[in-house]
Amino acid sequence: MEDSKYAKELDVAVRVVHMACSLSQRVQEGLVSSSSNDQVKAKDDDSLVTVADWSVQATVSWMLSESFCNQKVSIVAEEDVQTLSKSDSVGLLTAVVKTVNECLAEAPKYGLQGPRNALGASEILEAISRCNSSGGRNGRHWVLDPVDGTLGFVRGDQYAVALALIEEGKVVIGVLGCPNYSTKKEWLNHHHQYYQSMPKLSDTSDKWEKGCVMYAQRGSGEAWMQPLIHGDQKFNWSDSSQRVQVSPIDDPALATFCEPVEKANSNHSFTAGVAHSMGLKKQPLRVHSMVKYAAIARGDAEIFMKFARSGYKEKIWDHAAGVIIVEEAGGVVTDAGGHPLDFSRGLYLEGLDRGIVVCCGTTLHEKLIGAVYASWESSNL
Ligand SMILES: Nc1ncnc2c1ncn2[C@@H]1O[C@H](COP(=O)(O)OS(=O)(=O)O)[C@@H](OP(=O)(O)O)[C@H]1O
Ligand SMILES: [Mg+2]
Ligand SMILES: [Mg+2]
Ligand SMILES: [Mg+2]
Repeated sequence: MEDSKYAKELDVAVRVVHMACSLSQRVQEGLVSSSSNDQVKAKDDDSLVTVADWSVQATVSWMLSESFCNQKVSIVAEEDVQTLSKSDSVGLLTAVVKTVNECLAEAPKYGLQGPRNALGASEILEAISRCNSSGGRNGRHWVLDPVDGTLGFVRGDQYAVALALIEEGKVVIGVLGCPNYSTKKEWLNHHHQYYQSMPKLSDTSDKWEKGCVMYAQRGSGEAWMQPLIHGDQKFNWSDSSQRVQVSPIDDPALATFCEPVEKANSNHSFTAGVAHSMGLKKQPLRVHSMVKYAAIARGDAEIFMKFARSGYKEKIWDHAAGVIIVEEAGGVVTDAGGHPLDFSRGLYLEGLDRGIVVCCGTTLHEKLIGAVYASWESSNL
């Protein structure tokens, strides 16, 4: 990895996301193979949270604090300890403590140093609740979505671990772990339930590449992908980074667009109208999580649209890592008015005009913005 202003930050972020991917893969395997759902809870807003969400948040928080202990580490992240601290959550907390310690014990494999002794429940709760920064335009803030696409995660489907660094309101580093998105393109098409039909990692000794970690630094003009490591393999920078770039396609008839799986998260009928109006011919690829950004950055799809219901405020952790990776891979990310997303205003993408549009290039982007403009008046959004 080349020397740069953020060399250490990127180094730690990539290693820690690899660790988090390994942790979440283990939890997902357990979830999918067991019939009980005692590792999954509903939050007050009815969205799901699992042992993996808290465990990844605790692990990343602890590792960042240890690695940058000379600085005050500010972390904005999705989860808090509210549900985990309830009296009926003792079993959950026990599972989180075990999962985090198993993961931290593997830190040396990733070239990082774990704790000398296993962490106790109170240290783990502290690591989770420390991620309570509200970001903003001044200084440095890490931004973490420990499990993005929790619904995909519990369904045994696609999800992502997303870590970004914001400095003075701009995203400067993005790292996206996609444990079920192979470095080989064809796996994206096997979404929904494909996970169960795959061989277990332990069944295969060859380098079967099931997932990837992608990363980019602001202004480098480069985005990179690495396979996850398995078994006794050790993380090694020089082993395996592969450069990724967006698709060269600029003809709407040949373009694939992706969008959230759930209608509740994005208006499928509006995007179908936009797609028709700009001449997209293919069926939408519905994929959970920021894997959609990964697909654009890798050239596996050309367009991603998300139009949430009016009043919903997009959170920075759902986009920061994906946006920088797509941009450095050559793509364009804006709101529906063509403006860049603003990561400087706290937890939310304040001022977002209607929805988010991501394209592999400016030709498709201009057509898409035009189609949104034309379709908006006739929609009920
Ligand atoms: N009502 C509503 N509208 C829009 N967006 C919402 C909404 N509720 C939640 N979220 C956020 O969507 C994140 C999941 O996005 P996905 O693209 O994975 O959605 S989907 O599961 O494919 O439908 C999801 O991220 P995670 O909570 O990390 O899974 C949420 O932050
Ligand atoms: Mg999310
Ligand atoms: Mg999440
Ligand atoms: Mg969530």
